[in-house]
Amino acid sequence: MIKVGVLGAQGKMGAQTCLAVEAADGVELVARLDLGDDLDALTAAGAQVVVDFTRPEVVMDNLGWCIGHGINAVVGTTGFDDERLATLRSQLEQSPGTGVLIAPNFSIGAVLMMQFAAQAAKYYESVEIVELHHPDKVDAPSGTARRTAELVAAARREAGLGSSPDATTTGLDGARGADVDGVRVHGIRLRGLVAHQEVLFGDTGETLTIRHDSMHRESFMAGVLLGVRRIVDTPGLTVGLENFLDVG
Ligand SMILES: NC(=O)C1=CN([C@@H]2O[C@H](COP(=O)(O)OP(=O)(O)OC[C@H]3O[C@@H](n4cnc5c(N)ncnc54)[C@H](OP(=O)(O)O)[C@@H]3O)[C@@H](O)[C@H]2O)C=CC1
Ligand SMILES: O=C(O)C1=N[C@H](C(=O)O)C[C@H](O)C1
Repeated sequence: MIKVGVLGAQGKMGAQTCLAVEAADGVELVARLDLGDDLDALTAAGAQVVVDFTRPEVVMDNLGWCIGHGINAVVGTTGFDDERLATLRSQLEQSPGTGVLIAPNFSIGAVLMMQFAAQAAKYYESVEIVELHHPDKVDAPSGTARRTAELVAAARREAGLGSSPDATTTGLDGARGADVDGVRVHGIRLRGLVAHQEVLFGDTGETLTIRHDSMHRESFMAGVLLGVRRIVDTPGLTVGLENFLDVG
């Protein structure tokens, strides 16, 4: 039985995670913590894995604490850049045997969407990403969109392609979205949505659209549970759930 603690347990994803862990075989929910709770409750409860769905501004402190106490972590919280990943790698070197999974998206379909987009990238002159989320989301663009843009940009670089063509010379700030690694990312926030993304490719006479929709937060739970079960045997830093699937 893997003992699991949840950070951000009263949040939208944390609450869903608590339900999923309670209902799953081979895992046991031993701690639910939220803002202001003492992390020592994790060691007191014997947590072997912490699932973090908190906020980009607090997640690094949470992970520093977990790694320092030899507790594995499965992280859905967004906000990871190369600098943060480098910090985690060096912290993990001091705690051999401890594992951290950073997953920009736990939904299997979203992982496939990212993989398919990376595969398609080298064949198209133009690419743009549209991410669509509920209006209570704290960050923009989404972690998934950032990761998709990075994967697409890497594939384009490898194929010798530059940025998408864009002849805009005048306009309003923001009208062309954010530039992530040379890929334009557009964010929509709309009541009624959960988490959705389109990756649009274009070339002469054709377009290809790869779209994924999470209609409910349950869509992330199979991935979270997979992460919990695998991270106990996967020391060091793992970025992306695809590493625990056979689609990477
Ligand atoms: N990887 C993935 O598949 C997914 C990732 N996410 C990401 O997960 C994160 C959380 O999303 P969501 O659940 O919607 O957000 P919520 O705002 O609903 O939940 C965040 C929770 O974390 C709590 N919290 C804040 N600071 C701390 C702290 N220091 N320690 C413990 N808990 C804390 C908040 O408490 P309070 O409200 O009191 O501040 C709140 O209960 C976001 O970064 C989001 O992008 C979301 C969906 C899927
Ligand atoms: O905040 C959310 O809701 C989501 N956050 C993640 C992200 O930023 O990519 C994953 C998913 O899109 C839902």
